[in-house]
Amino acid sequence: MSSAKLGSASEDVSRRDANYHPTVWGDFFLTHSSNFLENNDNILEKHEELKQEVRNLLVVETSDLPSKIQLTDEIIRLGVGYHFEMEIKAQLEKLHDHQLHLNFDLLTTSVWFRLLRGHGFSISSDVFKRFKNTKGEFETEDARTLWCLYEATHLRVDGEDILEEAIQFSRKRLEALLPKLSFPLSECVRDALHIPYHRNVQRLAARQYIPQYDAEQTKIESLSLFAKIDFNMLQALHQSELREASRWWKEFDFPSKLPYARDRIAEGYYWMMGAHFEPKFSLSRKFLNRIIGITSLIDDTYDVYGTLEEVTLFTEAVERWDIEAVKDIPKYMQVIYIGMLGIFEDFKDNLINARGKDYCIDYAIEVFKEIVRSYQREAEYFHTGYVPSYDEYMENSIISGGYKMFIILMLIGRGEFELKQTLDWASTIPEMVKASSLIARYIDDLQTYKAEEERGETVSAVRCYMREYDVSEEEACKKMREMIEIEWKRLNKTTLEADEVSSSVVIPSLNFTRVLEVMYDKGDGYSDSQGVTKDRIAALLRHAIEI
Ligand SMILES: CC(C)=CCC/C(C)=C/CC/C(C)=C/COP(=O)(O)OP(=O)(O)O
Repeated sequence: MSSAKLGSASEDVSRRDANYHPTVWGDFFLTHSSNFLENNDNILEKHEELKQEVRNLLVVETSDLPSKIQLTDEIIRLGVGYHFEMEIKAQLEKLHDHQLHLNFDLLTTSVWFRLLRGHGFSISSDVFKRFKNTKGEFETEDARTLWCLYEATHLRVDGEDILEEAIQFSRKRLEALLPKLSFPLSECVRDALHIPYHRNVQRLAARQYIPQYDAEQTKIESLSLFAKIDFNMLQALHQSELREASRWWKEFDFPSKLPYARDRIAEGYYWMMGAHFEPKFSLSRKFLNRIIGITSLIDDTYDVYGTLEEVTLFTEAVERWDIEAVKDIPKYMQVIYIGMLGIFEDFKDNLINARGKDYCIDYAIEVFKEIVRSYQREAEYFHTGYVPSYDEYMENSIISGGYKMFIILMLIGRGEFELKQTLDWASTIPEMVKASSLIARYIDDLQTYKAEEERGETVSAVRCYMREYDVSEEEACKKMREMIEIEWKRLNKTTLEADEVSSSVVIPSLNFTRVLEVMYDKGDGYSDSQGVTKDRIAALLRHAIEI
């Protein structure tokens, strides 16, 4: 505990301090801009020419289906699939013939299965049955085949025992083979064992795969070059978005006005770019980047700095949603309140009304109010010493985890759907949204409960589970990890069963879950962004790929 003094916050109150490190980026993204386009003459023409070449390769009729499957997968993994959405869909429809696989080997079957399931086509895992020997076991020593099989298993749903066996088998064999492999396969396998493709953030997966593909003897030159150029062009757009967000952050001067809070505008941008990277979602990313920034400030105010009286005043002001309410909250919080109202005003004018979907703003505001209520509840647990049951804790923390809110805001931001029904459906926290929210909460709590305990909090999924089921800390953590796997299978199942109303929720639910997997893979990479998070942000947003 420290006795920090801030603005007109009561000076004799003992306050906590999470000791978050300052931004690792300083003003870097305020000014940084790529000169890729300026330094490469005729690059736009080259990009267009290569795009056409890749499109031709993709659509050309061939009887060599394994090569076509491989090519389609490579285009997607290299991060350029968004240019060919229609063509890829048409290819996958042709490939969605249940008898087709009978002549494929295990490698092609695995890629085919992952591609189709990954795009919502129904394919039975029975297609793997014929690769078992008479003893009922898988047998292959080919590392590339094992890698593809391992990647495919991550699309499994509950009850698919054959894929449970396949994952154990392929992981064990790959771990044993890894030291003997050479680049690039060694890196593909290492990356997959760390974070499988299905659970990885697409931009990051593309950034990892581009140099690996480039080193393959079988690469298609034009595809490899197209992927590199496209990555750098997209990076320039992402940098300009982050520059704009950094200016907004700086203008409000949040870091010096709220020194107790995490100064993480670049990390927030990385989070939102991980969820949707395509140029057409630029406005949505800008909006969501500001939302994550302000949410993070509010979370730290409730979790760390504010007194119960102060945060209660803030919650009441959020319920009123009126600039007049700013006089009724402590001075140091006013910048957050003003920033928050401003984001929604901007969003309403530029994104919602411009599309003629005025009704969306009410959903956006309601879901934001809901997360603040859940933060209030957590502050009450802490300040009153109340210990909720496991179920009560989870009910609230599904909301405080933020994924219901971000999924709904991303749906609005993407603006692709016509149906008000989709927002109503997502608002009820259906299984798809719940699975994503639960994975987020389990992963977050597993990585942060110890740090939170050091600043006096005793309520987390791990502790509530231990208390409720009278198990050790180790057992509770093991249980959380098992539940993450269960919820991934549920997420896969619900996304496969998506219908007209729920299909637009698939990408937000999957992609946000993927960001969590990556952001928290080696600890809390958001709060402590000095290590691998910094490297990943640099790879995606700072360094261009060499052509
Ligand atoms: C589950 C999860 C991390 C969701 C992230 C989406 C979200 C609301 C991001 C805003 C920044 C933030 C509060 C990160 C988590 O911090 P924290 O670990 O202090 O969050 P907590 O107070 O909810 O545990």
